Amino acid sequence: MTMQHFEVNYDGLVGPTHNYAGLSFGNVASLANAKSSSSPKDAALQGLAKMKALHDMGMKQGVLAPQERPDVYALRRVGFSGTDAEVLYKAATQAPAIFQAVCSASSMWTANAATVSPSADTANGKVHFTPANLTNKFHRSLEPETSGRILQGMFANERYFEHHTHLPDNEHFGDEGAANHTRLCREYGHAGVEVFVYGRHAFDSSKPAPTRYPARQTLEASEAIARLHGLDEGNTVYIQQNPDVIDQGVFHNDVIAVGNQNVLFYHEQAFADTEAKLAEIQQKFGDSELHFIKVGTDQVSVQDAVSTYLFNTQLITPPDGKMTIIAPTECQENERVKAYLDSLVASGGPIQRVEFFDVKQSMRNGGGPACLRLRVALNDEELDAANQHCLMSDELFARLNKWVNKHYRDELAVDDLRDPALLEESRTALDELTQILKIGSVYAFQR
Ligand SMILES: NCCC[C@H](NC(=O)CCC(=O)O)C(=O)O
Repeated sequence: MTMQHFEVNYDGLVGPTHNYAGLSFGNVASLANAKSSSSPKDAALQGLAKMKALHDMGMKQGVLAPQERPDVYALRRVGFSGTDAEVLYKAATQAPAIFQAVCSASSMWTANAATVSPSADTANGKVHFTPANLTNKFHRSLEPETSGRILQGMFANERYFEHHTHLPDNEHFGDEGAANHTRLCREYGHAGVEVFVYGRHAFDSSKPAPTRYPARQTLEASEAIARLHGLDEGNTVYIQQNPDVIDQGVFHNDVIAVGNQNVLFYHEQAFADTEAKLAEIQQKFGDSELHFIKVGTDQVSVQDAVSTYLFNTQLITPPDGKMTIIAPTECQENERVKAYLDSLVASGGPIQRVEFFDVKQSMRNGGGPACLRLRVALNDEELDAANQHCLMSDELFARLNKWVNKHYRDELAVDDLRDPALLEESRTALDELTQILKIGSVYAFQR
């Protein structure tokens, strides 16, 4: 039998403390929606609906568990003590900003959970995972250890999967995972070109860098990931993100470019040194057909790209072979972006279909469809070796909907986060979830 290959999209399940705290300087939506009340239940159900729709399109779809929040362990590390309820109360009253950070449900954006290299690209022929350290934002820097444990619970077979520790916890090695990484290939099972996009050089201050907003990913971090994963230089390309677009709110490359198979869909202002870098990609890709779909500023402005997340779309290839864009409804509501997408589909190019999804609860924090998923390309043996309980099915969909409806609140205001009952509710929910997904005791409260 010939080997089959798939791209599995693992979407983050939104956690029970989903809220808007304005934590991400440089992420326009996060700041704009600070302090609004949120609906954890709607957010989780919107996410599940997208997962189910992709599953129904014939895609392999997975679920990635959220993290335990509020993170009382982080609060204890910075000196708050007593019972859990006392820790929450003291932190919320004495250090409200720190308190809000440890409540964020930001692990829902699993594009930032890790960087993954498929076995066809790596020296030892295993699938490699490195959790992102997310050092640029305190609330996100709390994620990597648990992300690593969850990934190990999902990909537990050492014959096929290799897990690395996240990079050193320092801005010099700031790493945001797959949001700054895309892979171009002919077929998912063929060796591909892994493209790493970085925001700045950590050890060379003479190089250009943004001046207004932070560059979260460094070149040195990207190079470290490529070394850990055993990637070949001949199949790896590093591109600097255009510092000007970071300063306009493009805090991750996946806000301005997305790739799938032999298509790179990008905004003309996305990269520095674009022509030379695209030529390098083409040269490393080899002779077969590669499509660079460039969107000009006259077609869609950077501002429209940031507000609609035209590029934070999922570009997927369902079994019918028609490459499809999974876009947020914000793209449909913006006349210029909608017109662009209509013309793109009509152009007869490789992208043949657009589907719109309502992920507004996530969009208000600056996370679109692409942020919500971690792509893992697997062959059928590897897929069989992965945890089957984390794969979407009609049964799992029904079960998770029931689980959300049972445990999640309809509405959450920032002031509700200090309620000790919320911590208990979250732990009860997550404990049940680890049994549904059979990922083991990944949470600190279970250990
Ligand atoms: N890939 C999308 C990530 C979005 C995420 N937003 C946040 O964390 C906002 C949370 C808040 O403001 O409450 C971030 O910026 O890393």
